Amino acid sequence: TKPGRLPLPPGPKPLPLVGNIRDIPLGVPQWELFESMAQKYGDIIHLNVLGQNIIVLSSLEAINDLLEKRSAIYSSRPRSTMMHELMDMGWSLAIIEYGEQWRRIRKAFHRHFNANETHRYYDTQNECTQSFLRRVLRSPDKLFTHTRHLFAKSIMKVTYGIDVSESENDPFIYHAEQTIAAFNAAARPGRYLVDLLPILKYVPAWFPGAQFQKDAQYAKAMSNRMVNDPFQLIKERERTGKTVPCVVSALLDEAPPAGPQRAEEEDIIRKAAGIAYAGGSDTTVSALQSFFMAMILYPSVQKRAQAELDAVVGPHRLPDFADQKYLPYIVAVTKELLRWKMVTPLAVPHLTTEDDEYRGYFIPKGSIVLGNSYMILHDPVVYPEPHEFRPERFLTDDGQLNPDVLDPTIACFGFGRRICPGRAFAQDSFFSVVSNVLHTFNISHALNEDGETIPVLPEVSDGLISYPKPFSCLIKPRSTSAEALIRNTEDP
Ligand code: HEM
Repeated sequence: TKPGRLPLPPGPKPLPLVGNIRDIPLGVPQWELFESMAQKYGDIIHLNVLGQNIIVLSSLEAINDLLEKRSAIYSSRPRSTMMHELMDMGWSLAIIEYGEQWRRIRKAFHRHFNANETHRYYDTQNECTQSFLRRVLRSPDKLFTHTRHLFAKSIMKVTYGIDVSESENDPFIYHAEQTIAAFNAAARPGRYLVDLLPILKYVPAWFPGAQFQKDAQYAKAMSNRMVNDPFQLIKERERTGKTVPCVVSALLDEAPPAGPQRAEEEDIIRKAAGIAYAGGSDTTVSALQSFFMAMILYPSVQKRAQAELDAVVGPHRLPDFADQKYLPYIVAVTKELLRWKMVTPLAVPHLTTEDDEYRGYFIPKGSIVLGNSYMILHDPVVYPEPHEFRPERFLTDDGQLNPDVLDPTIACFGFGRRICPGRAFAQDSFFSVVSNVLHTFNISHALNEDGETIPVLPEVSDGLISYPKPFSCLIKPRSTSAEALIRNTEDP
């Protein structure tokens, strides 16, 4: 059969012109809408939004068959006029279209962030976690600011060998954070009309109503500084013979020594390094916020985790990566963290680059393909009472990690050739922070002026990256000796 004659996968009936726009209203988490659609239409659904074909996959089988096995044609990204053209962020590994540039940037990134390499960053991760503990001790009311700073510090050190200042006004952090904010605004569906009507990009910035052009110019300036400034600093260090070990220096050492190939490779390295901060920041922050939320809502989990730390690590030192294999419950907490309130419930959209046929359905070239990670990791058959935070689900009766339980990494970091290349680094960070925080602090409900507990609802925001909705949290050292352990980490 010719693919064109096959039916599209099932789905809600589209309206003329606008298609299914009314079936996916803004403000309702899309993964929940897609879950109810999957219950009605099956694990492969088709929607049409303003002419754009969207395919939603809701089973591991369909995801494996298409995003993994046919990844050669399921690995591009949708194009956004705002991000790719006006903001000039098309270089970014996360949104660049599938092809030679993507392959080269990804390879450079992967070479230093794959699971066999990330142990080299253990010391930096430890130092950054300890600096985080000190900051939380000093100003517990700024817990979430410190959480953001924690990732910024470790990724800048690992990638560029740069020690960012303690101040929130550090210029490297500032440019990266401004870029991320602009990127997030542009990623919100419907935020910029220019993405629906690309012709608008020719409207000049001074034209009344053309705020998007001003936003784009600002974002472009910020993202250029984010990707160029730290890279130039490394080049300067190379010239003056003052190199500091870091991912960028290592990549520059591996590059051809001179000539046009050198220039080309330097460009690839600049881009690969530039995405590390942007790819990891919001995601790590969201997961750590969920961690604090879970610890407030599930005090018995916190107690059991602390009991394990007391038994294995003891009161005289802080936990370290070497303890990991003796801390199955802590590891289970980090797994549950990636499953419970998901950071990227629909992963990141893929785009097909050829017409395809699957189970008798036609999947047109240029379709956006979403894998519903949320649904897979909230399947009550695999994870009973899926909305509860229950690390025990990953353990055997005698408290060891149970290899028979599906690991959340099967879906929480996306799929196929685009799977998150920062996932090993992210998991290391979570182990380090979760173990050290629980070893030294107690986390509980914040109290209002009358001493009453401020309730916390386990709610999250909609969006490509989902966050817990803002909540307050009380964090206090577990004991004077725990406090001393933190203070002792201070540089002499
Ligand atoms: C909780 C932590 C994290 C989660 C849940 C997460 C999730 C994801 C997901 C779902 C994707 C898209 C995969 C797909 O297209 O199927 C992705 C891509 C990416 N992630 Fe992560 N990520 C996390 C942390 C990090 C960190 C720490 C870094 C950097 C060190 C990073 C760097 C990237 C990059 C560069 C991409 C783009 C890859 C590409 O398009 O080829 N991520 N991540």
